Amino acid sequence: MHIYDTAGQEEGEISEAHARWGDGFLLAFSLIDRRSFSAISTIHAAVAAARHTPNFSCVIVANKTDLGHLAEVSEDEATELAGELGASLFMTSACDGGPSIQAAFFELHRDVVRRRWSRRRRSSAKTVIEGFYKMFSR
Ligand SMILES: Nc1nc2c(ncn2[C@@H]2O[C@H](COP(=O)(O)OP(=O)(O)OP(=O)(O)O)[C@@H](O)[C@H]2O)c(=O)[nH]1
Repeated sequence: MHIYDTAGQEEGEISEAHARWGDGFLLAFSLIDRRSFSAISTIHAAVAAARHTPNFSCVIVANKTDLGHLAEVSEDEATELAGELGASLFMTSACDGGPSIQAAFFELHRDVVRRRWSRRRRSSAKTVIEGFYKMFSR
């Protein structure tokens, strides 16, 4: 597995090449930074535009749950956004030893694999149907 971190890029900025290259997207924001929350929709839209579909493997990570007293974004808002984007939401903190972050990566990987198998099944079913069609149309 290759993980590409878009570290240091302007919020909301993602290159088209990266958007096409990825099989799955873990979109993370900080619960204590509303701007990072707003950037999630922008990034999701940019990936959807580059891939010509809003239907791609994606999980939303709401990080810094340990800093609740500084929160600028509520869990309800995060849940609503994840629902709108059709993605699972993970409330995480890098300070808790990382089980919630691990769970986000596992879920993303599971979804990537599930989609890959479902594409393969569709394509082999299509091949069988085309085979039958050729046999009986001779
Ligand atoms: N309290 C707390 N601090 C965190 C948490 N996650 C990251 N940090 C801190 O937040 C700061 C920024 O973390 P980074 O991992 O550099 O964030 P980033 O989004 O990758 O930043 P860029 O490299 O600019 O894209 C660092 O000081 C981290 O230690 C968290 O869950 N809780």
